[in-house]
Amino acid sequence: MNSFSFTKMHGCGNDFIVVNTFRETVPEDLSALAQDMCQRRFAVGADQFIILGSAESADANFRMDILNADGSKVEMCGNALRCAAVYAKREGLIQSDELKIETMTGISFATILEDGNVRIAVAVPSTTIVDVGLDSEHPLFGTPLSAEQYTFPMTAVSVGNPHAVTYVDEIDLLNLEKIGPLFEHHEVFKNRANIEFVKVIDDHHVEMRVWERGSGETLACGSGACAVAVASVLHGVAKSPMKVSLKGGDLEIEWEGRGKPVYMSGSASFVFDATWSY
Ligand SMILES: N[C@H](CCC[C@H](N)C(=O)O)C(=O)O
Repeated sequence: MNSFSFTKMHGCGNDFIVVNTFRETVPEDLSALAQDMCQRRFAVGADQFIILGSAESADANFRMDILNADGSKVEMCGNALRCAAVYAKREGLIQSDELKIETMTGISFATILEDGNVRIAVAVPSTTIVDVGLDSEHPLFGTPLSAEQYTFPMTAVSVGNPHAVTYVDEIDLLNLEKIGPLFEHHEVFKNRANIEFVKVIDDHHVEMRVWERGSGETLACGSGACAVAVASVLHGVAKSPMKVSLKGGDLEIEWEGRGKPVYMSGSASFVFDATWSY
């Protein structure tokens, strides 16, 4: 029998299985492994499966690869970036509180703050057709999108991975199990999309629920919170710095506007260390 050690972590209740391949050897079929281990109740249970290993770029401290619970690959993950930073510090992969993490989308700068929270320069956001992966002649910018009996004005934002943001008066009563998949798989999104439902609280505070591509409704999505903040600034419904309240906690997002990176600050928590045998 083979086995490897892993660590369970979460950022605002968005939970991860973290594997350190500097030390551990994992089976080759990562997609199957992610699906097995992420299953709720039958296995460890997690929203995403995170693999840390050597970076391709000499500039980065290490690389982070991400898979959703359904085994699909993810370009980037905001909450996991924060977790990877504190994990790397605990494991001695880095000595400093400033680090650079490589993902499929490039290098993200992270700073471990004095209170243990982590601030990340997530990405320079984009709303273009190409970056968001739209099968459309026009960007989605408050554009009504319909699926079955539902119509929502959607704004598509990429922060490395694709998001679609919509504003609603009431988020608590939305049936995301029904609505989420319809828009995640909407034909306009060539690579599917994460879908965010947002209620504006005041100028510097919004509340959101997220239906994540490949993972379903999660308690938080860092890249989603960044996409929401960007859409909210662009639509003029809220301003930076912005508190984004998610089911599992709050994130603080800063964005100065087009061409600038979006910054996210929030917590990163250890849950347990364990061994997976197969
Ligand atoms: N939870 C993650 C994002 C995972 C996004 C994933 N579901 C996708 O397919 O893009 C976050 O904190 O940013």
